[in-house]
Amino acid sequence: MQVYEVAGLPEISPVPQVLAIGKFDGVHVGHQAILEQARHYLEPGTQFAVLCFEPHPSYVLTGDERYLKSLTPRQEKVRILAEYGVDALYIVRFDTAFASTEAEEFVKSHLARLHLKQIVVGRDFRFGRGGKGDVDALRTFASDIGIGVTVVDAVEENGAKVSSSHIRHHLGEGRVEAVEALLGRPYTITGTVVHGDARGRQIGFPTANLGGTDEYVPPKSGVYAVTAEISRPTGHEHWFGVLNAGFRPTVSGQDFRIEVHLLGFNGDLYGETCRVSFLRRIRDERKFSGLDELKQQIHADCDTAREMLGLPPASR
Ligand SMILES: Cc1cc2nc3c(=O)[nH]c(=O)nc-3n(C[C@H](O)[C@H](O)[C@H](O)COP(=O)(O)O)c2cc1C
Ligand SMILES: Nc1ncnc2c1ncn2[C@@H]1O[C@H](COP(=O)(O)OP(=O)(O)O)[C@@H](O)[C@H]1O
Repeated sequence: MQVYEVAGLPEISPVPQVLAIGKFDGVHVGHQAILEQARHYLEPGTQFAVLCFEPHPSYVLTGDERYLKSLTPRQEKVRILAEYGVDALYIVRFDTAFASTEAEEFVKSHLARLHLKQIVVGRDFRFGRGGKGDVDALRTFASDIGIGVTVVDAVEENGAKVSSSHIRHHLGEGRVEAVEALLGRPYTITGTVVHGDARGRQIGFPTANLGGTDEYVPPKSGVYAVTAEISRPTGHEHWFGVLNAGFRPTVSGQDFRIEVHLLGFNGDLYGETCRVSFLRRIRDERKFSGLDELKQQIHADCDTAREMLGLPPASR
């Protein structure tokens, strides 16, 4: 997949394209419905393209810092869209200048350069200065330049429209199974294994600390059963694990950390890429009286995780 960062007008595309437009924060089941519709319009010789915006428009327009964090920061979005068979990702720089582009100008000056056969958007898509353009305006302006528009209805789950903000809310409550249902896959965070305080080995539970994860919406503090994919130059490995997300009150931790103990693994992971997928929530994070009590609890967490994941009990 080609990734194009667009500041101002995009490059003229020599290749005809079918384009899905949206924020795609999370690439959730609603976004997936848009991608599936777009796929129907592909013909030999046409490209499958997605156009999204960075930073999150809500951050730029409201200053709400929660939108500095994403369910799918760029690397995650790129990986997932590539898995969907997307050929080209246009990441439009959403700054105050871009936000003042009139709706008609966005279609007739910007989108017109992309050699589009069809545009596919969700029903609530808004665009142009002040969010004035809606799907009807998009249809009108696009038809003026000979482009068809397909509007996809919102996907509902339990009677409610699937939305990124709903998924963010579930994550903040630790409801990772609900998140999985709305994403159509478990919530994943990818990081690089960095050094911690080397206390894990001391208590018999080494934990790989994930660095470079600040752009992700954090899950509620607590302990989770996860799978982990370790990417090494030699290939990928998959492990089950127990993960702690939080401030580690027992050891008076100062910063929010995400750390994972891989069940049955022994070896060096520093500097490796580790992607964790949140499958079940085990419990809240607690302040224990000391490391012995914490160690006992982590033993119990490993047993709980094995049970939740359908693994045989550990042999001790
Ligand atoms: C499964 C698991 C559960 C944990 N639960 C807690 C907890 O409830 N409270 C806490 O203070 N720390 C908890 N921790 C974090 C430990 O305090 C931390 O892993 C330990 O201090 C080692 O840190 P280090 O990697 O910096 O050496 C947990 C860690 C794991 C792996
Ligand atoms: N089963 C395991 N799960 C996670 N990390 C492990 C495991 N076995 C060995 N390690 C290694 O040990 C490191 C964690 O040990 P730990 O004592 O917690 O140190 P740190 O505080 O630097 O994280 C990991 O980064 C990894 O390289």
